[in-house]
Amino acid sequence: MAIILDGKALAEQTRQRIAQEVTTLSRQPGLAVILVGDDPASRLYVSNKEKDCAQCGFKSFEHRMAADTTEAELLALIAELNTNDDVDGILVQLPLPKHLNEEMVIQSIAPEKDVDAFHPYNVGRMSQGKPVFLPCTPAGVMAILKAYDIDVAGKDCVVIGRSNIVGKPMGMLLTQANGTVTICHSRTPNLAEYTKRADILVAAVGREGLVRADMVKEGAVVIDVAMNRNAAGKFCGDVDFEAVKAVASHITPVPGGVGPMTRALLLENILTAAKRK
Ligand SMILES: NC(=O)C1=CN([C@@H]2O[C@H](COP(=O)(O)OP(=O)(O)OC[C@H]3O[C@@H](n4cnc5c(N)ncnc54)[C@H](OP(=O)(O)O)[C@@H]3O)[C@@H](O)[C@H]2O)C=CC1
Ligand SMILES: Nc1nc(=O)c2c([nH]1)NC[C@@H]1CN(c3ccc(C(=O)N[C@@H](CCC(=O)O)C(=O)O)cc3)C=[N+]21
Ligand SMILES: [Mg+2]
Repeated sequence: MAIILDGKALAEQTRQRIAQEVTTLSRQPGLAVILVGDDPASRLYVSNKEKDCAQCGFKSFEHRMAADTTEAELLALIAELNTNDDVDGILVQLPLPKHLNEEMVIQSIAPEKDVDAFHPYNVGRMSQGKPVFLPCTPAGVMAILKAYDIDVAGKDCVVIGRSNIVGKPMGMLLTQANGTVTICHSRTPNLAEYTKRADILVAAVGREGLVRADMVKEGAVVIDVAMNRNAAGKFCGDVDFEAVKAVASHITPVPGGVGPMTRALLLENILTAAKRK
């Protein structure tokens, strides 16, 4: 049976360490979260982030905007937050309503306050191996691997998914850790051919049941990034957890795996931003 990688416990340890460090600072770090519209999943994520901030001694400023907010209104708020000295980090909850241009909005965030690391400046820095902020979800995965002494160097790593916020930067960080990386996506024929050779398999698609036990090598480390809702309305990942845990050496649960670490890495980035000021 696989070892369950406990992201929830690791995130709690991380928050306690950050809360401790915050007491040594001369001012309170601050996060501004912008939520446009009222998607229930986004609301849940935002309220969790606020609890995390409170535990760490950070200020949090929530900006809720109507679903029909114009791009000009959103950009005006970001411009104000960019120059607001109480705000160290700015997070615009994604996805945005369709009429708003995500790329434009992300580019308008001051790179030194871009704690998601989505701005092209921060993406570029990370790609060159000189990150200012690390992308939260992929860096959260790397933190889990490190905490459990799972060495990436020389390993065959397969990432399923190539989004700008998860799959692509995940591949980059695994490459920088000296893994040999394959990135699969919706146009990959015979996905199982790739997944079966992986020593470290990361699933980041958003499709329940995508990764079955017969697609996983005996003893592989399986990381499930996805957050899907199953028929019962419960969170589940892309991996058939019950079957795959009999094959894998290590596996992340959903919930309780990568999600909490994404939030922990966000807190790390806010602390970094505050200390740089
Ligand atoms: N735990 C956490 O902290 C976080 C979890 N998530 C979750 O992770 C998942 C992925 O998020 P995100 O990257 O934003 O999603 P996107 O929808 O942006 O990307 C999904 C990727 O999966 C690929 N894909 C789709 N179908 C298949 C398939 N059948 N076989 C192989 N690849 C496929 C797509 O390929 P193509 O490029 O060809 O379209 C795409 O690259 C979601 O469930 C999301 O909710 C996201 C962020 C943080
Ligand atoms: N600008 C922006 N940055 C993001 O980082 C971002 C985003 N937009 N949009 C949505 C996705 C998704 N995401 C998650 C964060 C935490 C959990 C998380 O904490 N999950 C818990 C469960 C949550 C609960 O049950 O309360 C778990 O897996 O155990 C999940 C998903 C961040 N995202
Ligand atoms: Mg997306």
